[in-house]
Amino acid sequence: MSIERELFITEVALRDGSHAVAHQYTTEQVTQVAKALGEAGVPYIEVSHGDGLGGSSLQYGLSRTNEMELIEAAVSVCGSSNIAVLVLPGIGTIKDLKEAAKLGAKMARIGTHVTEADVAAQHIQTAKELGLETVGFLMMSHMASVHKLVEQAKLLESYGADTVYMFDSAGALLPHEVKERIHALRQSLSVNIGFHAHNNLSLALANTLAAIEEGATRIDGSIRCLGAGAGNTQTEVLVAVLDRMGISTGIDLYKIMDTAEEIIAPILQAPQEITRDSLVLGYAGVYSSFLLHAQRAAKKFGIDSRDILIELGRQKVVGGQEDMIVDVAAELAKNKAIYSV
Ligand SMILES: C[C@H](O)CC(=O)C(=O)O
Ligand SMILES: [Mn+2]
Repeated sequence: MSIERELFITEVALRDGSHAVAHQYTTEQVTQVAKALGEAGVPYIEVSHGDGLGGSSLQYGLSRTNEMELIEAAVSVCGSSNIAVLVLPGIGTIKDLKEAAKLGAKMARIGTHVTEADVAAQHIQTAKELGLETVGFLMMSHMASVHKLVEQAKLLESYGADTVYMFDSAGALLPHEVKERIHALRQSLSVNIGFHAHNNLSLALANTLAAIEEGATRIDGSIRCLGAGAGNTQTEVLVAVLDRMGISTGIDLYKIMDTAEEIIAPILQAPQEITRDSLVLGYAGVYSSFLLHAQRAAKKFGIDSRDILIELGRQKVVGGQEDMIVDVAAELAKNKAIYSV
């Protein structure tokens, strides 16, 4: 029986949430979550290292469990849901993509920094050849003008992406900025438009509704806000709000609420709150996945993690430059030592 959906939600807790649990998911956890999400009727469930396939490394954080094992486990229990994988060209390879497809992944989500769409061409084309539904996405979208964003999105469309997403990776955009950007994308592209928010400024839901109002029909959510920084648009809340708005997602509200409460809450190392550090991510426009790296560096060098994040924002450091976090912390600690003499 096919389910009526006007809007398609991709649940990202098993990928974006990997950042929040320092990539420590076990096969048992992924199996339990993917099964429950499948039973709730979530159409797409993303499973990968937080930084995508191939992300397990000293630079990005070592995974506890091989992600292919997690993907295989999720595929085996997700029922009629589709497993999606995330790939950042330069980290994830074509070989990784092929392996995930072989294990039963049905969607590839291929992303680049907002000004670098051209590096996604080969990955998008391969995903299409593998018969995968293909999403192209642009990260850190607050860092580019509307004109630049549209130019880059058109490239993703020209490579064959079925859907183009705008990612507010830092949770830095305000609702009117989301509106303007999604409106421009809708005017300029023929493919589906998607939006991925972070809740660092407590605006994920407001921004998501602004995006939907302007024509986005693909939305990312993380159940119980289990995503990087303060998490993403909270899936179960989004489902409830859309239901009140008369927009069908095909997701069972009670089942998704139960999954959040009974399965996800016990996995969380701490409740997903807007802490002073996650607030600074949004305020300073810093990549949400830098949070734990910056907190570790702050501890190591005996400085305030907010100072590191503010400096990273000032220097416009982007995904892939995680090594800069320690450099910035060391420099701040050195200056602190000099000025305190
Ligand atoms: C690899 C990143 O964590 C992708 C993402 O979720 C974002 O940019 O936000
Ligand atoms: Mn994210």
